[in-house]
Amino acid sequence: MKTPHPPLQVRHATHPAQVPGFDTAALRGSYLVEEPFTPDTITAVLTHHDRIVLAGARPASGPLTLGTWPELRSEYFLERREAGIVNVGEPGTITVDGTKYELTTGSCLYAGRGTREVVFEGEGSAFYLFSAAAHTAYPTALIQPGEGNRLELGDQQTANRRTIDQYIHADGVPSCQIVLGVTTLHPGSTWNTMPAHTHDRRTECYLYFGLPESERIVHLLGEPHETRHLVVADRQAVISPSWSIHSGVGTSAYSFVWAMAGENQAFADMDGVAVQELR
Ligand SMILES: O=C(O)C(=O)C[C@H](O)C(=O)CO
Ligand SMILES: [Zn+2]
Repeated sequence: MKTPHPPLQVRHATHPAQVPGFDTAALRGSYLVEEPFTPDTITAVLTHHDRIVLAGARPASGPLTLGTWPELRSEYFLERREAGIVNVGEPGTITVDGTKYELTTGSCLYAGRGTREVVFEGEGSAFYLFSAAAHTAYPTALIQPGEGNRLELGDQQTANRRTIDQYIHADGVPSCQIVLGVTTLHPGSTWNTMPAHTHDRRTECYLYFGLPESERIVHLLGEPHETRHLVVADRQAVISPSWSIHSGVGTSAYSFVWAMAGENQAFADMDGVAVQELR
């Protein structure tokens, strides 16, 4: 390891039949990443659902270099992986193999397989990294809010008016597995991804941000006929296995990074669930 980051937290894959027996602590321990950001270090969680790694880098008092972890058996983190990185803090920079990129809040950098050095800088910045295994190298790409494919969804009448920016996807920044973007709720809207859906071909993770410190999001997970909830604070992440819905309602508006990896990259490949079918 090049930089002494804390140990990798390993989360084993779970079966949907386990969910009804989970109490609050077990649900949170399995699916919630409570502290992805710690000043002056890089924390990382490996879920065995599609071998995704979620990491947070907060270079509060100086540059932070991405290291690797012994469990990955790699010389450097992106030796056999790719990553989508979104700045959920104040503007900052990422230097990728000697080239510096400026990331405003909500912008995204793709770093492909074979990228050796990734350095994070910016006192108030907070970089969220979503990584998956990669079979080939795609070029580094920077994408700013509004530059990707933009979808306007929902309605103020149902409190779910939101803007979806698709960054890394089949018709945007190319990748091996990752599909990633940012959704922003309009003021007064609080529901995301309702009606809910699953996609048995991909695991999806959400990192909520832009939520006031005093507010919370009630995030729904589990199979559609057996749902549970997590109460989530700003800058916390949720892992949703392929069999799980992933939808939430906030006590205020917010944004979130949604990111997926798995069998395909078809954003529209969703198995929708009508509101009346949820249990
Ligand atoms: O607000 C939404 O709806 C979303 O952002 C949905 C996610 O993009 C998603 O679940 C993609 O599969
Ligand atoms: Zn989804």
